[in-house]
Amino acid sequence: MTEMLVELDNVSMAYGKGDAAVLAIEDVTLSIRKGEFIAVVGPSGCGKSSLMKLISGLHAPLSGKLAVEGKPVNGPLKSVGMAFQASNLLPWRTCVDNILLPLEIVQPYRSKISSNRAEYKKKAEDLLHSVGLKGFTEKFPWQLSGGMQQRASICRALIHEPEILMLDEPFGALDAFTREELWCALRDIQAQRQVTVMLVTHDLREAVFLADTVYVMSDRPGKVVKKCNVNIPRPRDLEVTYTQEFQDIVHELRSMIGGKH
Ligand SMILES: Nc1ncnc2c1ncn2[C@@H]1O[C@H](COP(=O)(O)OP(=O)(O)OP(=O)(O)O)[C@@H](O)[C@H]1O
Repeated sequence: MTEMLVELDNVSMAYGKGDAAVLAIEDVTLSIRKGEFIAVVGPSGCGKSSLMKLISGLHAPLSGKLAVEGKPVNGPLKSVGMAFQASNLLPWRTCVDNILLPLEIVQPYRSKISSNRAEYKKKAEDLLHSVGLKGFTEKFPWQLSGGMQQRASICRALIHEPEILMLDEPFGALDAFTREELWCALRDIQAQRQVTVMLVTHDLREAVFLADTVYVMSDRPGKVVKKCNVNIPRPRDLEVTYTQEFQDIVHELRSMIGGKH
């Protein structure tokens, strides 16, 4: 039987209370398999980031059931790693010391960081090497390009071996060529580590290239209006983006989002 990592059953979520409440998500039902790569797309303000906050336990549901690893979510989960559009690397720390940051915060690593620092540093360096940053481990963020900073930020999100990697527009600020390079880096990381990924993006090509399943959300309050299984075989190379099959899926998703405007 397929193991479900995340299960949302008719979940709604609001910001604020009473008359001032803003309903961000309404009656969302979806599940994410262990090792699945899902992408969430939809118009601006439809609740994509809110869905991420819900699943990571940063915001409680208004109604419905939400479980991760079979347990109800009652607060921030440490089995989640997150990366955003801005890399948010600390400028006074080297690349490797930025990657080590979560281990200084998350247990059980935090209690062992002083005695295990050398081992943890090696792990951080290995991660950086795996995303093509060999030779940059001791550089400061301002000595790296934007794409390199995003690679490092994904490493930081993975260092504590989370079950779920949550990525909110991680490549949104990058140029098209760098973005496609990072798609491949992320594809490889996910294939090697079999981590479950939830990617929020405005880029439909990015969603279709990377994901097993793409969810389209409606305007606020966000509902899932379409679940699209991307059955393009893996491993996927960038050439796949020029195929009719790929373009048909992108067009179908575009029509779901663009149709209302
Ligand atoms: N802290 C907040 N307080 C009140 N309303 C909020 C808050 N955060 C988000 N919202 C509202 O909830 C809705 C969903 O926001 P969310 O950031 O999840 O959308 P999004 O799909 O990620 O948007 P974008 O694509 O523009 O990043 C928006 O209409 C937004 O105005």
